[in-house]
Formats: sequence, structure tokens, C-alpha cells
Amino acid sequence: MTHLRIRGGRPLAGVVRVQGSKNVFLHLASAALLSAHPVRLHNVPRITDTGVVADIIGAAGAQVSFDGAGMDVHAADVTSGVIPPDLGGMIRPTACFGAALLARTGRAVFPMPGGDAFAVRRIDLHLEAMRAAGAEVRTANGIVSARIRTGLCGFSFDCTTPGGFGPSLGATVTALLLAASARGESRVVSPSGEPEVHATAELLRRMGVPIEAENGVLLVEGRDRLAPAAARVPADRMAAGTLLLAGAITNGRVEVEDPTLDSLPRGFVDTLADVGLKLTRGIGTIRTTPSDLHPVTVETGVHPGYPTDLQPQLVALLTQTPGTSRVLERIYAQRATHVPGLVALGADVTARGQELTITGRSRLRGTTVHGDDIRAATALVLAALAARGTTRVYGVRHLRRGYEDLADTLGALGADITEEDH
Ligand SMILES: CC(=O)N[C@H]1[C@@H](OP(=O)(O)OP(=O)(O)OC[C@H]2O[C@@H](n3ccc(=O)[nH]c3=O)[C@H](O)[C@@H]2O)O[C@H](CO)[C@@H](O)[C@@H]1O
Ligand SMILES: C=C(OP(=O)(O)O)C(=O)O
Repeated sequence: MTHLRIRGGRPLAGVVRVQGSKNVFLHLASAALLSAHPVRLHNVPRITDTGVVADIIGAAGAQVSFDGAGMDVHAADVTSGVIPPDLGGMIRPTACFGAALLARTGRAVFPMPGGDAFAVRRIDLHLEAMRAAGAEVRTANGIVSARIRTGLCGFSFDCTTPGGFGPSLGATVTALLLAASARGESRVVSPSGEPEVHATAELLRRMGVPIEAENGVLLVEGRDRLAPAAARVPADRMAAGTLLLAGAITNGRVEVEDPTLDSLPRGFVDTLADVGLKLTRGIGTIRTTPSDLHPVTVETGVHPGYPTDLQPQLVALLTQTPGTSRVLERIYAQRATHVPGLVALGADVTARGQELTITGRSRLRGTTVHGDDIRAATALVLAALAARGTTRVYGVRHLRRGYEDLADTLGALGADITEEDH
């Protein structure tokens, strides 16, 4: 039972490099399958999701290699449109890989996606995009089968979710991949503006697919053959935000390497300013400066709003902020798996539906807690860094999905943190 043993109370300080973005990499890798020519991705994160992606690409019959920093995908031969359920069930963008295989082989069979299980993670819009592009799609016993009889045709697809918060990131990528391979022009309407989408569109352009943005529509000219290309995975804005919040919760001075400031969502920067934490540029870095903290009312939102993937970590910080704060989770119907662990550590946090209420400042005390997904486990690690005494945080396998060596990174900043195996 691997866990992190953390003795809290030490201010973190120092400069830290930020890994490549998990969520951008996952979507770029699905696009890499579209070309029969080599695609090189640089700055790929060393996380367990990367291994799953390599196995999915390999199972499709394509060549893939990962040297610890760069991934080479050469999908000259794609011999199978099947994503094995044990692989597809482990990551979130499974339907995006399904779309790429559908485009390459005319057939895709894939399971419901995995990734974090804090909410039902729907893929109805992905399947609608496939139907709009001319595929027959059936779902039985949790397995999706999609088939195209006469080739993909140019189509129009609206990425807006029924939930009302805005467009779906994943479905926008699925639509882009299908459009890139379809005959004629496609219209991807109300696309998501998340950095993952911009990065994927940019890689597709480099692969020779004309994509124009016009009045809230992406106009995509499909191509039969896509060119060789390369792309660099940008720094992970969620990892950068996590490290800055780890500095803040320990009243320390953490600096993350640039150029992440430009890619940090405005909503994150503004919320930190409202809490009382100014982000400033150092020499090639961004740093937080400790100061008096204030309660805030904040809601998660689409980019550049406050990101859902930094919501649990913010809640951890707000347990150390005097007064009552409110956090409204707007992307998911619920994302509160961090709450029981924070309460066990002594925090005053309640979740009612999508609203979390946090009253600080709580005196946190070390105990044993379980993080059931990436950011819930991260929030517990952050709270443990601020707690008195020793905390054991279980859920390391979730952390490994999203972070390269989180314990080592925090240890290098001065945290008393060790991975234990009993
Ligand atoms: C816009 C947004 O912030 N998206 C987040 C979402 O991306 P991810 O691509 O996983 O999710 P989507 O953006 O597609 O989904 C967000 C919302 O849309 C709904 N939905 C989605 C697809 C679908 O077919 N039908 C449907 O109803 C989901 O249930 C959810 O409520 O989770 C990731 C992991 O936490 C984050 O990194 C992304 O920032
Ligand atoms: C929820 C997350 O990832 P995934 O969609 O891969 O589960 C996340 O990155 O916080």
C-alpha cells in the first residue's frame, strides 16, 4: 500500500521546473495517430498515462517509442481500430483515440473512458460528432462500435454541452480529428477554447490541415494524407498552479519556471490575487509572495476561467484562509472527493451539490487520508504540508497519472515527504 508520509509545517522555497502538460499531451497523441508519417512530440510528461497512450497506439499496430522526454509515433500501418478495454478504461480521451482510429481504419471499437471517477464522464457528444461525420455508432455493454461505410464526409457539429457551462474540450478534439480526415470542409461550431484544443489544432495545421477560426466556428479542410510533424507539449498549467499553491499553503516562496505565467489561466491569477497572493515575475520564473490571506467566492469555468483541475488544491489553501470562502464547481455536477480527507485533517469544509463552503483558518493535524483521484490526492498532499504532525496520504497511483515525481519535487523545495510501501 504505497503512500506518502508527510511531516507538515515546513515552508517550501525554491525554483522548480514544470513538467509537460498531461492533458495537452493526451490530446496531441490522439492527433498523432492520424498521419501515416512520423510525428514527434517533445516534452512529454513521464506519467503513467503516457505509458497507457503508448500501449493504445501500439495495440493499433502503429510504431511508438518514448525516450523519457520525447515520443515518436509512426502510424504508417494502423491494423486495428480496437482499443483494448483495459487500456481505454484507464484514460479520459479514449473517444478521441477512437475518432482517430475511425478516421484511419473506418472502424473503431472502444470502451467507456476512464480517468478520474469523481463524476460520470460522459461521451455522448463525441458519439454525436462521429455520427455527424457519417459513422454508424452503437453502444452495448459499455463498448462503443463505430463504422464508416463510405468514408468521412465534411460535417457541421456544435460542441456545446447540455450542462450549460460551455463547450466540451474532449468533444471539440474528437470533432477536429474527424474533420481533419473528412472529405471537404467541416464546421466545428462553438469549439472549446481550452489550450488542449489550440495545441491540437496547431499540430493538425502542421500536419497540413487548413484550419481557420471565424466567428466562433473552426473551418477545417479535410485532407486524405497528413504530413509528418512535430510539436512541443507546453508546461502543465495544473502542475504549475499546484506548486504555487503548495508554496502558498506553507507560507513559503515557490517559483515556477517561465513561460508558464502566460499560460496560467487569468481566472487562476485573479483568484490568487483576491486571496492575497500576488504572482510576480522573477528572473525567468513566476513566484508567489506570502501575505495576509482573505476569503474568496470563486467559480470554476472554461479557459481562461478558474480551472476545475485546480479547484481541490484551492480548497486546501482556503482551509488556511481566515473567514468563509465559497467555491462553485461549474464544469462538473460534482467534484468534492477531496472533502472527506480535508475534514479528517481538521478542516471545516462542506459540499452541497456543486457548492463548497470552507471556513478557515483550521488547525490541521496529521492523520491517514485517501485521495481517490489526481487532484483530490493533490489537495490532501497540500493540506498535509500545512498540518501539524505526520499525515499518510494514500492514492499515489492517482498522483502518478498526473505528476512526474511529486514527492521528489516537493522534497527538493524543502518538504519532509517520503514515499513508503507498507
Ligand atoms: C471545459 C473544461 O474545463 N474541461 C475539463 C474537462 O475536460 P474533458 O475533456 O475531460 O471534459 P469535457 O470538457 O468534455 O466535459 C466537461 C463537461 O461536459 C460534459 N460532457 C462532456 C462530453 C460529452 O460528451 N458530454 C457531456 O455532457 C461532462 O459531463 C462535463 O460536465 O476535464 C478535464 C479533467 O478534469 C479538464 O482538464 C478540462 O479542463
Ligand atoms: C481529472 C483529470 O484528469 P482526467 O480527465 O485524465 O481524469 C485532471 O487532470 O484533473
